[in-house]
Amino acid sequence: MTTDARAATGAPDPRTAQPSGGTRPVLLGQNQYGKAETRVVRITRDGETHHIKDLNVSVALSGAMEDAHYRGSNAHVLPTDTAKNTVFAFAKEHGVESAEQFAIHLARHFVTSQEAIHRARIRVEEYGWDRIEIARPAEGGPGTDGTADGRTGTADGPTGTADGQAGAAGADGTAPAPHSFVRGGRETRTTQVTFDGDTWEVVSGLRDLVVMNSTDSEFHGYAKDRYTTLAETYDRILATRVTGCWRFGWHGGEQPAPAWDESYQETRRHLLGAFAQTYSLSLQQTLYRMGERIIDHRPEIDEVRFSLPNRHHFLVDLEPFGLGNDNEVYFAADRPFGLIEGTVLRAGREARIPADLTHP
Ligand SMILES: O=c1[nH]c(=O)c2[nH]c(=O)[nH]c2[nH]1
Repeated sequence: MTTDARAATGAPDPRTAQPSGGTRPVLLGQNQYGKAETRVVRITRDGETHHIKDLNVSVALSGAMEDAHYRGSNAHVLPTDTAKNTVFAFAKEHGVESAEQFAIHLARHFVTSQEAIHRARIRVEEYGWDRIEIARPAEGGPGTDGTADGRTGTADGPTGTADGQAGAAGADGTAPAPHSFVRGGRETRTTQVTFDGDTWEVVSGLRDLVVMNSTDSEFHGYAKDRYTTLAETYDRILATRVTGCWRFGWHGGEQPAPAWDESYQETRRHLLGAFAQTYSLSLQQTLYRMGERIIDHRPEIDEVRFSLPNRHHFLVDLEPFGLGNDNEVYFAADRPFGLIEGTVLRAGREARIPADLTHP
């Protein structure tokens, strides 16, 4: 409605109406806004060889937003559309060295360039791509120009970023394709960076890392009541889909930032190592050992939190078919599932990872 039309009807002008907080006991509480899930793919071209970073970036900004909510004044509101554009522009201008570094650039930009924005929280999910292995062309044949330059390397793991150099032949006569990729395992690397103008907090992690031990797992000696029917077991499958977050001790200032990619790969390695090497009496115990191994080996990390669904595998009764089942055939139930969650902390540090962060 135009201003004149509104005046004619006597309707209040929303631009000058008083905030309800002025007359009623109603106040604005915590609020934030931004653009969620900007999908950005950054390709870096090194001749024929391309490198891919595939990110899902969510920006949440907060600060002096009372007028926006009470009065509809947008003077302090940097549009969410601008936040999206900034993600794309920064991918171009700064590249994507690591998920953490990219999030740090963005958080710093919003807090330092907009007076009204006092805090920025950037969440990044990174999807891995592996190079497709292709038959290596015959020596001197078509297609060897430029790419077969003798550099070695492979895509750097399931959530890696296809950063291996293409061109080196495997023993089976294949070589990583220079610019053809297949989505890595279903696991996703995650990070959340928060900056309030002074202090940084970085919580990185992963989700959907599916792991299984086909033995070395027992579960017995548990509390029982009249509804307990579970049979005690001394040999079972232990399988879970790991969602984990770890908080860095780094808060900015003079402290040098951790080497983000190396830290991620090593943390993931320790997590998997602890899962594989723990003789498990419960998933709770395995969770603790995974966190403990990370805290023991990665001094840059102060706190780890896991959410571990227990993917129950039940032995199938094959007796109706006249068959035995010596821990060979299982029914993999998808629901309901036990859900084991917990935080493992460096002594003397505060637990700060919110319980719901492992449930994005
Ligand atoms: O590792 C386990 N922890 C539990 O708490 C639990 N509860 C259950 O029924 N099975 C299991 N397994």
